[in-house]
Amino acid sequence: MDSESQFRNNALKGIAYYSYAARIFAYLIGLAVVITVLGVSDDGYHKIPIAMPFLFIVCLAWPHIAYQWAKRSNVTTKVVTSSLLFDAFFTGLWVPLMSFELIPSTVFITAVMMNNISTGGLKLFLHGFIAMILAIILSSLLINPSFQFESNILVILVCIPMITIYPMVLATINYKLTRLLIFQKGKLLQLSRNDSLTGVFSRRYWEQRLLGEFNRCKRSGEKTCVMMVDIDNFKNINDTYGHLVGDNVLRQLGSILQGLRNSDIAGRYGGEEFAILLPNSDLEESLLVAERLRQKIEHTKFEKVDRCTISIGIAPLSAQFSNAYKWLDQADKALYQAKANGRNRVCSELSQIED
Ligand SMILES: Nc1nc2c(ncn2[C@@H]2O[C@H](COP(=O)(O)OP(=O)(O)OP(=O)(O)O)[C@@H](O)[C@H]2O)c(=O)[nH]1
Repeated sequence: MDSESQFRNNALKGIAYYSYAARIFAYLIGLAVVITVLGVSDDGYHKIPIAMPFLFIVCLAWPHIAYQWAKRSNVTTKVVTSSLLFDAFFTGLWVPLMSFELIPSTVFITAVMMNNISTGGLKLFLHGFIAMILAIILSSLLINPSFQFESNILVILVCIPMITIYPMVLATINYKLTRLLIFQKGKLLQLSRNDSLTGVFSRRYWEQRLLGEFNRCKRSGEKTCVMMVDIDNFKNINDTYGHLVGDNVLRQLGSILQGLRNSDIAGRYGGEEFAILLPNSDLEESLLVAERLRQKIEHTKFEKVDRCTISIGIAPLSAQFSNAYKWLDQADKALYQAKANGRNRVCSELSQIED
């Protein structure tokens, strides 16, 4: 599953989880309301004997079934929307059973529709509405209901928690979901921006920053440098100690690069190649930063690896570069020079700059 669908699935699982408590609450109050309506009517319970066990089974079991269904399913979207359609259908069944009493029927229908709109917008509202109308027709055909629009005061009292508490429960769920979505969005952004092994920026995101910094510094005239960093003889490390040890070296180097100045922008450019933008730094400062970095890596204890060194190529931004990639290419040439001169060194071949 890609990260976007995982993000979507997690959000839907969140909806299912938070809806669980709300559904239990709504069905228990709903059960109390229907029992009260039938209890205060003259022939309520006797008129439709099969309805009572069915009512109890649905109200007590359905919230748990809906939750387990969503929890175990891989197609959470379908399950969450289907469950809400079942809610609408069950609600439609109760309306004729309550002799179409206006207050409890309106309260039930509004609660279900509120839920449908907050989860699936107008589309789910319409589908839920159709499911409810079908259920009202079906239930009317089965029980041949009487019509009694007014309600006993007891029925109105039992409806009060549904009118007052249920909207608050829904608002709380929406609040929690909004927080969950904000958190997951942040995670998704981090996943798309950062290299999963080393923690520094991914090549794609780093290149966006390169273009941004190139344009910004060209406009403002700010001194900026870009450097390319490459681990020396990394193939040997992999061949001698194995890929996992190699990965560990990359991870450790990544965390060292993340520890540079806050304004520095480090990214993984390729396998064992990193690129760093040093805003607000002229060549002299950048050479110092690079030399400190080179020495730090040379003296760092990497797990199992006796010695690991890096080569660095630096290019300061200059008016000669017509685009960001020519600037980066200059740093790459300097890196090549550092490798050719014996590795474990910093190079900046200003004399070789050409556009
Ligand atoms: N462990 C590990 N190795 C990687 C990864 N990405 C690339 N490599 C390895 O990095 C090595 C790069 O080798 P080369 O391009 O020959 O470079 P080098 O051995 O560092 O030699 P110089 O750059 O010339 O000093 C290859 O063996 C790749 O398989 C990774 O994510 N993990």
